[in-house]
Amino acid sequence: MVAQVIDGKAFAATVRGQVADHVARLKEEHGITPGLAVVLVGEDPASQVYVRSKGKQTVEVGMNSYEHKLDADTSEAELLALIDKLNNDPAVHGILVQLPLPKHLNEDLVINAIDPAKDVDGFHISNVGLLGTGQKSMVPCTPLGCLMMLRDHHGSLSGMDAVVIGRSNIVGKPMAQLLLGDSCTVTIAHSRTRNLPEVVRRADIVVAAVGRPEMVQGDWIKEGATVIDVGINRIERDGKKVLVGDVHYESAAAVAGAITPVPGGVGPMTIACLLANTLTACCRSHGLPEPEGLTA
Ligand SMILES: Nc1nc2c(c(=O)[nH]1)N[C@@H](CN(C=O)c1ccc(C(=O)N[C@@H](CCC(=O)O)C(=O)O)cc1)CN2
Repeated sequence: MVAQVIDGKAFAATVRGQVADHVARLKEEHGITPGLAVVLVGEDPASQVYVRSKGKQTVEVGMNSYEHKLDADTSEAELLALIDKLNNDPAVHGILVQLPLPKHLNEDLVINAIDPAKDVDGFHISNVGLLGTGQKSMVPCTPLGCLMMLRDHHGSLSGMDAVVIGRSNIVGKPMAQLLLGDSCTVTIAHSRTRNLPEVVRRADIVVAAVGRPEMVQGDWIKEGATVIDVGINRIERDGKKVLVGDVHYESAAAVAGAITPVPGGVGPMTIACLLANTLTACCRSHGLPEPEGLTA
C-alpha cells in the first residue's frame, strides 16, 4: 500500500479562506473586526519566524494584528501587566503568548493570567477543564488542526482505535480528549510505555507528538492506518540541515493508508486554527453564531 498524502498546506489555505469569508461578513454586517494580540518574549529564532507568520496571516484574513515584542529579560510583573491590558482591550479578541518563554518566567502563571475567553491557544486551566469535561472551550490549535484533517479524511472517527504518542499539555493530552470526544478508543502512549511498537500496531489512527526525530518506524504501523505526524525536528543529514517529523516517513508511507508529511502537514494547520480560534472568540464575545466547521 502507498499512503495518501494529507496535504496540510492546502488544507490550511482552505481554512484561512473560510476564516477570511467569515471575517468579511462580520465587518459588513456588524462592523466588527476580530483582533489578535501575539506576545513574544526574547529572541528565539524559531519563535520569531512563527510570530512573524502569525502576524502576516492574521492581516491576510482581514483581522487586526497586534504584535508585542518584549526583551528577553522582561520581568514577570511587566509581562502580567501587558496581559492585563490586553484582557481589558475590547479591540483584542484573542491573546497568544508565544512559547517557550525564557526560563525565569513561570509559563503556567503567565498562561493562566490570560482571560480564558481570549485564550486562543486553549492552554488556560479553565479551557483545559472545559475540554476535558466535554464542554465548549477554546481548543489548542495543533490538536484542532489534526482533528480537522482526520474528520476530513474519515468522515466519522467513531469507534476507531487511536494511539497518541506523547503526553504534553500542548498536544498529546488535548489531542486525546478531542479523539475521545469523537468517540475513538484512545490510548496515550509515551517514552515509558512498554512494548510501544506493539501498542502503536493496534491503532487505526496514530498521532505522533513525542519530539524524537523519526522514532515511529514503518513496521510499527498497521496496514492502512492514518498517521498524523506532529513532530518538527531539525537534524543534520549528509551535512545538510533538514526538517523531519517523529515518524520515519518513507517506511511508514509504505504501509499507512494516509500520512501527513513534515514539513507541509500539521505545522501549517496550527496557524490556520489560531485564526479560526480568534474568529470563534470574537463571535462568542459578541454573542454571534460561531463559524461552522472551524471549531471542535
Ligand atoms: N503559544 C504557542 N506557542 C507555540 C505553539 C502554539 O501553538 N502556541 N506551537 C509551536 C510553534 N508554532 C506556533 O506557534 C508553529 C510550529 C510550526 C509551524 C509550521 O508551519 N511548521 C512548518 C515548518 C516550518 C519550518 O520550516 O520551521 C511545517 O511543519 O510545515 C507553525 C507554527 C511552539 N510554540
